[in-house]
Amino acid sequence: MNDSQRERLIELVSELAIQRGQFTLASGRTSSYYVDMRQATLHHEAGPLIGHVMLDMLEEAGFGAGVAEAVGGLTMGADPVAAAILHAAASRGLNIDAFVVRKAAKDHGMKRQVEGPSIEGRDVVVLEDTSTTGGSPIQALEAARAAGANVLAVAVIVDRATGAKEKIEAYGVPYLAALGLDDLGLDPQ
Ligand SMILES: O=P(O)(O)OC[C@H]1O[C@H](OP(=O)(O)OP(=O)(O)O)[C@H](O)[C@@H]1O
Ligand SMILES: O=C(O)c1cc(=O)[nH]c(=O)[nH]1
Repeated sequence: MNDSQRERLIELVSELAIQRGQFTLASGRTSSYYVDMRQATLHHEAGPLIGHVMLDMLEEAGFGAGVAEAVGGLTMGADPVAAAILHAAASRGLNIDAFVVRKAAKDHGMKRQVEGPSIEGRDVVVLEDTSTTGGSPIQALEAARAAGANVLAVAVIVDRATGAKEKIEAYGVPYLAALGLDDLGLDPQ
C-alpha cells in the first residue's frame, strides 16, 4: 500500500464526504453523520486515488489482477469504485473487468441483473463505497453468485463498523476495508 496515497485519500474523504446532521440510512437506522462517498468517488482527484488505494489493498490481500478477474457491486455506490479500479489496473498494464449489479433485473432487452463482460465462471471481488449493515454488498454478492461468479472477497472504501464485516464473513468470504472510522475521526453509529 502506498501510505501517502492512503493519507491523501483520508484527507479528501474527510473534506469532501463527511456530513454532520441527522440522517436516515439505507437500513432505516439513523445516524448523526453521513459518509457521502459519491462526493469522493466522483471527484477528479479522489476518484482516481480510490482506484489505486483499492487496487493496492486487493493486491496485498492476494486478490489483485491475475487473481480477481472482475470487480463490481450494487449500483450506484459501487459503480465509480469499479470503474476506478479498472482504470488503475489498466494504468499498471493489468486487466480487470468491471460489472454492475442492478437492484432488479431489467424487464426488457437482455433482461440482465448483472451488466458488463460476463462473470460466469470467473473470480470476482464485490465492491461498495461504504457499508453499514452490509445489506447492499450482500445483495450484490448473491446476484454475482447467481450469475455464476466465484466471489473471492468483498471490498469497501469506508467501513462504518456496524456489523457488515461479520455478516459478510458469514457468507464465507473475507471483508476488506481501505478506511475505518478511526481514520476519519468518527464513532460507530
Ligand atoms: O451496508 P448497507 O446497510 O447496505 O448501507 C450502505 C449502502 O448505502 C449506500 O447506498 P444507498 O442505499 O444510499 O443507495 P444508492 O447506491 O442507490 O444511492 C451505500 O452506497 C451502500 O450501498
Ligand atoms: O448506511 C447507509 O445508508 C450509508 C451510510 C453512509 O455513511 N453513507 C452512505 O452513502 N450510506
